[in-house]
Amino acid sequence: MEKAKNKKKSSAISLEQFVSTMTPLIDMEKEAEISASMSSVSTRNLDSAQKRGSTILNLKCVDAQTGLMGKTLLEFQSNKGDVLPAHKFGTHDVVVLKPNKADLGSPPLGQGVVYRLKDSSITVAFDDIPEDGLNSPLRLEKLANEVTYRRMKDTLIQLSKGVQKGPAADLVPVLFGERPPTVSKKNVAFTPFNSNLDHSQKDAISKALSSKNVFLLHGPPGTGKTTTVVEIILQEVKRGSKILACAASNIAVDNIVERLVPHRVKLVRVGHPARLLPQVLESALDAQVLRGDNSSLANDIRKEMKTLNGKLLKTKDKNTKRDIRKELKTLSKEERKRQQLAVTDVIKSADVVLTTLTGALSRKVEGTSFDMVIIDEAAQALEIACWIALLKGSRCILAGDHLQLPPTIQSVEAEKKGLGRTLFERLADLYEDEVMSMLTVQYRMHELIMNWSSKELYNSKIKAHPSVAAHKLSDLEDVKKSSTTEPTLLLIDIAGCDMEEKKDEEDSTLNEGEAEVAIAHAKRLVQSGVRASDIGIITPYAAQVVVLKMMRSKEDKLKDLEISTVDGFQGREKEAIIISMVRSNSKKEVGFLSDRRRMNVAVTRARRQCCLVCDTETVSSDGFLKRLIEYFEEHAEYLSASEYSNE
Ligand SMILES: Nc1ncnc2c1ncn2[C@@H]1O[C@H](COP(=O)(O)OP(=O)(O)OP(=O)(O)O)[C@@H](O)[C@H]1O
Repeated sequence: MEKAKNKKKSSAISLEQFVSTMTPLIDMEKEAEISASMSSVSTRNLDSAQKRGSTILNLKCVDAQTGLMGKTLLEFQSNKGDVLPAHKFGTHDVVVLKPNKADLGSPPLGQGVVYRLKDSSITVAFDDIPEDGLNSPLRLEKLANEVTYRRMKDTLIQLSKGVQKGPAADLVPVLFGERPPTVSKKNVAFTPFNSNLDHSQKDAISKALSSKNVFLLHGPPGTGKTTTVVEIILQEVKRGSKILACAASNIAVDNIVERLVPHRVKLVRVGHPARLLPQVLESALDAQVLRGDNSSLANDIRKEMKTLNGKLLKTKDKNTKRDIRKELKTLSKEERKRQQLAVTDVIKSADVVLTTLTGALSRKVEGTSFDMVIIDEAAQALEIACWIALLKGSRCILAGDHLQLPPTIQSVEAEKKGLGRTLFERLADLYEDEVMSMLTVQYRMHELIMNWSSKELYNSKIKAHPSVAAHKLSDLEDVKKSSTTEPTLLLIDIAGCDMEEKKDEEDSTLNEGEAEVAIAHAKRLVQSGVRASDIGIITPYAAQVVVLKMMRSKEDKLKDLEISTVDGFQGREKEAIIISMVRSNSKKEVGFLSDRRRMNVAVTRARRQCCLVCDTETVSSDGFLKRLIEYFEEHAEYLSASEYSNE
């Protein structure tokens, strides 16, 4: 008991401490992002910017489409070859379009949001189509996302000023350990909308419904965290609550939208249409605004203004001109008012407003308060980002798993100083089981894949649901039983096979020999009938992703095989996962492989087969990884990489 109290003390942080620690860290992180983007003064020339991935040179515009709620989608391909050069652009990034040879600081032809990314093309959504210059060679530059930082800074300022009067006035002291969390006396009974919920999900939902300020839903891999979040939202709506549902990423928000839509909840998704999944566009704020009465009134006003503008150009009489200008001014005011009303109408009438955490500070939701704020993937969000949403509600539910990877931090120093410590983790330490419930039935992995993770990270509390506990690759349609498809766990050892790691120009580690083995195993799986799209190769190192992708491009049958960093694959799953661990050196250095959260994410992406490719001698130098290898040695099919040579 005493120990628990001490622990509480050490993990408690006051609001003042939080604000003063985080303010400089946010600046550091912003600087780090800016220096990785084109806005950096250190970017002296375009070629070096392309090498660093912050610009893509020599593009041609191959397609233009309109549609996405008034946006124009332009698709670009490289003038130089089939595949775009290596770059660091991601979907949803803000980019500017310029003539290929324009000076570094020159004005752009347009600014937009990356809508779609393929190996061979990039599609960007622009508000206005650039009028000229699309027929000449072009380049795209990635911008630092300054809005996010501004919003986080604004939130820190708001916190520092005190929030005694805001909707979160009673929540803030609980989240900073000044007041204990409370629950309503009775155990809340509910009739589930989803009749398949398991006992741990029902138990968690009941606790969430009875929490008066904060509840943590701890969802280990594949345990139906989002399923549970959706049920909580439905139950809360039934009780008359107005809810703000958020996540750090757009995809996680859309995931919830998709699952709520069939229940006919009154909901609205706030966000730039280019950042939303096509299947949720109907729920988008922009789409609902366009359908509203105020919006058609605004449209009529715009038409009237157009006619007046025409008259203004024709008329020569000064007095008439003055009268028209006056009328235009009034109409313009009215048009803006109608537009705003159209937005307010939609937000007001919605029971659930869904947006990313930073989107919660958009002007569109300004002034709206909520009975409950739900944050999914909360263990992958910066604490400050969570506060953007939290300040709008009086109760909160955070869903996540602090034993998987935390948010990515660019600034090494800010990370060291605690920017990456999440609110979820902090509250889990502060209040432990008092406010937290863990889901314990998982619906993804074969038991053997799950057991290692359950024992190492979740006190052996996770059970595999019978529907997945013994499933194998060969149970899938068209998959043959073979020595490649039968094992659930495989360990391919590259020790002693002359496959030493190397560094690339950016100092990221790669291992070509190991990549060949991983690709060879993927080929064997495909030969046994496993669809390439059901296989994923994941690796901790970005340079290894590039090597693997190059090898994939030579194998037509592997076109649909997914290759990603482990960090980039969090939240996803595949029937078969091949993990390329890369490290192989005489010093036995393992770098950030030793972060148990990273290996936890890696292994638990696999549904029916997990194949570990590694140098067992190197990686066993770390205690945690040694236990992983021992687990595989005991339960996996063991093969030497030499058996894959020349394939
Ligand atoms: N009670 C249940 N009965 C049957 N299937 C379930 C149940 N709960 C969840 N599932 C299934 O398990 C899978 C994972 O669920 P969900 O997407 O909610 O998980 P998650 O925990 O959010 O995932 P992640 O591991 O990515 O965080 C889904 O296919 C879902 O349909």
